[in-house]
Amino acid sequence: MASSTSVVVLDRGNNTTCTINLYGATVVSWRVNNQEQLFVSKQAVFDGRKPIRGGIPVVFPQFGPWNYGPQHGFARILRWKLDNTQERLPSGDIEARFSMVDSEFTRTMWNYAFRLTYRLILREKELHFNIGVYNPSRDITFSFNLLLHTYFKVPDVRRCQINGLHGCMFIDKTRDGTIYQEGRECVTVGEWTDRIYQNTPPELIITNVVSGRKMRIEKYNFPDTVVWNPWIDQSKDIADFGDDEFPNMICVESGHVSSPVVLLPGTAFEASQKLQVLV
Ligand SMILES: O=P(O)(O)OC[C@H]1O[C@@H](O)[C@H](O)[C@@H](O)[C@@H]1O
Repeated sequence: MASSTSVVVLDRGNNTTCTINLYGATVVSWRVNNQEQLFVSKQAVFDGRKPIRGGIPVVFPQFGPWNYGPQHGFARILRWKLDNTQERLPSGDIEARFSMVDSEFTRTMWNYAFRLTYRLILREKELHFNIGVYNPSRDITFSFNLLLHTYFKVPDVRRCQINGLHGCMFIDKTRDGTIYQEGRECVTVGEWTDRIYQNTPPELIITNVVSGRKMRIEKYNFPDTVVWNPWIDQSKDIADFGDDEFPNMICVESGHVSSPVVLLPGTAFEASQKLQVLV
């Protein structure tokens, strides 16, 4: 099991850093000029017994409850390997690469050989993510969900607007999975919200994140965007989340979850996300 000391810190200078816990390859901090951009609960558990509540856990190979293993799969509860010590690119940006392959343990839940690769690049005001899934089998096809469960830190979620979701269909998990179409130009959150927006555009913008700034999300091969905030009542049922923390986070998660990715033998799937603090 990973402990809290199993962290990798990318340092770009100017107090711009990114910290990754090898447990789940969870990004647990992203500071831009010393300002934290990600929410991590005060009650988050770092002893390897639970997924880390906050930051950016990786959801794979299942999104949501699962008959064969834990909710949101196993990638967020296993230790990943650091493939290179961090490298400074000619641009001054810092790159790190992580990976995970199948094990006896993953095969008890999901009996496939696989290789996950995760590449992070820390830029001046951006964090880039590239994630790959490879199927090394000669003859077996598998299917999976993949999602970056990003918790943004915000001063007050009620003042955030998400731009870009107008007209998208969404599955409302707070209403037994009923499907609706988003009619609002800007999506706001003022109650328990748990929605899978489908076929969302490659760019979304969240307003009023840290310091009243805007956060731009650019994504590739992630057709879905999950928007989640547990609000008052649901927060009480989450042991590793404070009752008073819901105003300070918004999850806007890029993923491939409303339909599975089907991966043929010997092929790979790649998806990416870029987060950018707009100034
Ligand atoms: O408590 P977990 O397993 O980290 O999940 C948190 C939330 O994650 C979201 O992505 C799901 O849409 C929600 O349904 C879920 O409650």
